[in-house]
Amino acid sequence: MTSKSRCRFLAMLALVFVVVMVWYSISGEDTYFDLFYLPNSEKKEPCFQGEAERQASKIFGNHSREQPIFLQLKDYFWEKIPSTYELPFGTKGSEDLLLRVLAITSYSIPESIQSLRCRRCVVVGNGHRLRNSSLGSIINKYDVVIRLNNAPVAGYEADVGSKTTIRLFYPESAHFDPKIENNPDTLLVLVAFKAMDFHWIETILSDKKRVRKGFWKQPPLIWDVNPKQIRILNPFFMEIAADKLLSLPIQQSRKIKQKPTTGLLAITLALHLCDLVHIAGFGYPDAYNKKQTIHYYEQITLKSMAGSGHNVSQEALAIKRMLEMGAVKNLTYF
Ligand SMILES: CC(=O)N[C@H]1[C@H]([C@H](O)[C@H](O)CO)O[C@](OP(=O)(O)OC[C@H]2O[C@@H](n3ccc(N)nc3=O)[C@H](O)[C@@H]2O)(C(=O)O)C[C@@H]1O
Ligand SMILES: CC(=O)N[C@@H]1[C@@H](O)[C@H](O[C@@H]2O[C@H](CO)[C@H](O)[C@H](O)[C@H]2O)[C@@H](CO)O[C@H]1O
Repeated sequence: MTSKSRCRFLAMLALVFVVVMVWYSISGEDTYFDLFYLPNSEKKEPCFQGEAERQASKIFGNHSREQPIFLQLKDYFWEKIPSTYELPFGTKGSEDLLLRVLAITSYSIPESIQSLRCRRCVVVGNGHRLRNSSLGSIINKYDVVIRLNNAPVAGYEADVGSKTTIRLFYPESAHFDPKIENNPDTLLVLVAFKAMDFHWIETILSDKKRVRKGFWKQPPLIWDVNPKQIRILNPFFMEIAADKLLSLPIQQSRKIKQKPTTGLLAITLALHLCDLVHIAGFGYPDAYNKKQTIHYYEQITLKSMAGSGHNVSQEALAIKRMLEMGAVKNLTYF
């Protein structure tokens, strides 16, 4: 090869490299780092920008992306957008309490999530099938790990990982020692079911007089958290999970109080926050399986859920549908 043709060959090679890099960045495909820099064991799932959004619009309609993930003070203070439904599907009637809560908490999506070109998320359900799964190191590799209620990580790291980016909770499901089971920067996202849930968070954060009445299980009375970590989930996600995934009536009579589980709500949220959504630890035993424990961390059975207002077989169908259409992928079996 003459030096001139060698130069031409090298220039061509450089051009091809640049074109490939530009293509990856334009297409939103986030794997070129993996292809070029990361050793095999570190490889992440390919992530396609906007993929979850495309899937979510098929399930929830085109406009659900316009909704803020967390409630913001300005929407209740300046603009006062009226809500159609009461809790847990809307904020109608709870505006005054909410104003006080939003004044002492925050609504931003942290820069660490905001700055990601492609958000890989995993929603970790509390199901028994995580036990002995050895999924811990795989779960820790996702950009965003969403956990639920008081599900522990301490002592279960090998199966469920140790990273918690977001934790959904309500007063009765809040872990009494949030520092042990979360990271210092974990977002603690309140899912409100009743006005008392707003009142509880206000009394905790502003150290006001605690109220015992109105909870079905005793919530923490002292809760060592930074108000900057707290967010209030937009009840819109509860509404669309109930309506679009479970076809539940939104305006319910006082007697029937059906609602999605926190896990199904978290999948709905992830489809709006993320680009890729994987799930793990979802799935209940069959109804006849009366002795099978349901959690990876404690021995309780389906019986404990009687009266909870959840239809687990209907939810299983909804999750199956999302798996079949490729909206989510499951790391455990279903
Ligand atoms: C007694 C009772 O009310 N139990 C409810 C508990 C309880 O309040 C909390 O654990 C706090 O103690 O919370 C729930 O749920 P729980 O905290 O059990 O589980 C969180 C979510 O994981 C998914 N899951 C769980 C177990 C299992 N075998 N398969 C699953 O798919 C579900 O999506 C579930 O939502 C809840 O908030 O939804 C629903 C449960 O009904
Ligand atoms: C009116 C009332 O407080 N009902 C309680 C339900 O909300 C509660 O269900 C529980 O309510 C939670 C919200 O507070 C979550 O939705 C959870 O998934 C669900 O299991 C059950 C628990 O056994 O007790 C009733 O008295």
